Amino acid sequence: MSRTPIIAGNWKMFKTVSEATAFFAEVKGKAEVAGVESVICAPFTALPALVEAAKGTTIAIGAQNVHFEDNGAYTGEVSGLMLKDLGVKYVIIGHSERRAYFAESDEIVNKKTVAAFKHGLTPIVCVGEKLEERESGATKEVCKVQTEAAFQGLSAEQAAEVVVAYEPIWAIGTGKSSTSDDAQDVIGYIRGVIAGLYDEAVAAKVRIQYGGSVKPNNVSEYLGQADIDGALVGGASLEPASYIALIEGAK
Ligand SMILES: O=C[C@H](O)COP(=O)(O)O
Repeated sequence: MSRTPIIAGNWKMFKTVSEATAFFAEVKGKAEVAGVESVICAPFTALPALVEAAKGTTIAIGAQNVHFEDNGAYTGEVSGLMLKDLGVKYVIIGHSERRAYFAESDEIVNKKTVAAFKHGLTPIVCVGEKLEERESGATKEVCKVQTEAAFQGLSAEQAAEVVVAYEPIWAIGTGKSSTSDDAQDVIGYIRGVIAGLYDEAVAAKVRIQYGGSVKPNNVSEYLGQADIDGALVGGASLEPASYIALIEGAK
């Protein structure tokens, strides 16, 4: 089963609209590599300009969050209906920063995942353990619980479309990356969890990324592992040359 590698930059809370459009002008063409899917997940404010700039290119634009309702009295929130209307394709759901700083529970992650599909958005669902969970040997159990919760209520067709990002929290922005063998071990396990929820055929279609201090110099090592289909990249996705190198490294 061949899965198209997917490299997604998660800009987090970085870049004004003008910085985002300048970035895009630099990567256009160069970050479009046959056989690799390139995604940029930007702050809400930069999405309209990026969607416009990305027209006619193969670079997909994603958001970093979505509310699970379509409309309502939810001050400060943005719905899947609104993102779809903008022309956004992907949305990151359940990033560890949102789980930690914005109290996003497994239940909320699931509601957001269901809402993404309702509006034709592809969710990039993040799972991963904290340092103390790793040290106590709970990594796989934590990933199992988070994965099973996120997929609840999804049809087999929807499940096959989900992109999962395994991000050990202790490796995010720290320069301490998981070894590729270790990431493979956990990601292979997550694929098994999905097979348990559906079947082997569905699990074989799901793309699972590694995230956590991925850089141009280590991306190919991760992608060389059997079950790792891409990367969700924070810091190294912010500079055009580095972003292009990540895409090149995923070939
Ligand atoms: O979403 C991306 C991850 O949080 C990884 O961030 P990082 O590449 O800066 O470690």
